[in-house]
Amino acid sequence: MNQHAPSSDTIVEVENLGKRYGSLVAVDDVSFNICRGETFALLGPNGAGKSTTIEILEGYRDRTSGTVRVLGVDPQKGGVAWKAQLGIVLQSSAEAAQVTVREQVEQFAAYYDHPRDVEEVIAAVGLTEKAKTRIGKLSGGQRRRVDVALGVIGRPQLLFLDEPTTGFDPEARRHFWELIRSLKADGTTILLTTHYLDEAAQLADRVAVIAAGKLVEIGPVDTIGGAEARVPIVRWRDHAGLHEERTLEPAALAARLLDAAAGEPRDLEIVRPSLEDVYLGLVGAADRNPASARTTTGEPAHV
Ligand SMILES: Nc1ncnc2c1ncn2[C@@H]1O[C@H](COP(=O)(O)OP(=O)(O)OP(=O)(O)O)[C@@H](O)[C@H]1O
Repeated sequence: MNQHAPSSDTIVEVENLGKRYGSLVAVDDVSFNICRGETFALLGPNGAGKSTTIEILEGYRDRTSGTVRVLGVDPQKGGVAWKAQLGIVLQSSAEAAQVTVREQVEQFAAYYDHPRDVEEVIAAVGLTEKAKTRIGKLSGGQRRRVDVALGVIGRPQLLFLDEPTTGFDPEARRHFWELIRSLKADGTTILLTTHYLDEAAQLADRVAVIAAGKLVEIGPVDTIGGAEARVPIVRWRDHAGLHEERTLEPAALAARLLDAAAGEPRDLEIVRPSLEDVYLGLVGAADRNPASARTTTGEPAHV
């Protein structure tokens, strides 16, 4: 496993984190660090424990065990000044439906000493045309963009994005990626959860995969899962049917197929396993391994 040792540039330190809801162990002995300026993605199936972990880091939820430091502070003891350095985009937020987009962003900007420019932030999330529209009249994807605007208006050092682009159309998702890249270029550290693996591949420096509350793997986007999981696949068709071969020399195999077919081989493709392929392999392996199954304590369920 690839893990950075804590240093002065470590913004988030999580050591042996555990969280139980009654008898359900939602987060089980999870450890990771996030460095200043990094974009870190927490990936995992529904119910894996991602939101619980994020909410503990944000100070919204108490942990059952382990040590957590966010910007050097235990989130259970973080005060207003600490919270003002965080930007938070929750999975769903209850915004005031009666106020306009601009009013809502202005209201949030007033909470901070050095907020970003309101019009610039509204433009960055693609809502300039809707700035005077009441939030209650926006579509689901547009409301999500308001959430993102509220998360970044305070110029946070650390930005939490919990499934930020759910409900976005493909074009809006690409605009959002640009926004995240510009925040990263400004030095913002970002903790992201997403079910869109292409989003994690586009944005993250490192990813951690959790399944059933346990950390399965952690590492840089382009090496997580190990070299074996990333060997290219060559597929082609001939008179005998569809063939598939994994090889480190896909071009050489394609050249041999070209020779043998005395022409263009049918349906030839060379596929490099994507982050999604690697992720599905890791989560599938965790499912098959009984040691990784979610623990229950046997105590009665109460929350
Ligand atoms: N307040 C709660 N009370 C009891 N159980 C909870 C509570 N919140 C979450 N859980 C349970 O804890 C586990 C982890 O949930 P969590 O929301 O952290 O998962 P997640 O990885 O964020 O999932 P998703 O991808 O669906 O958002 C789930 O089994 C969930 O049912």
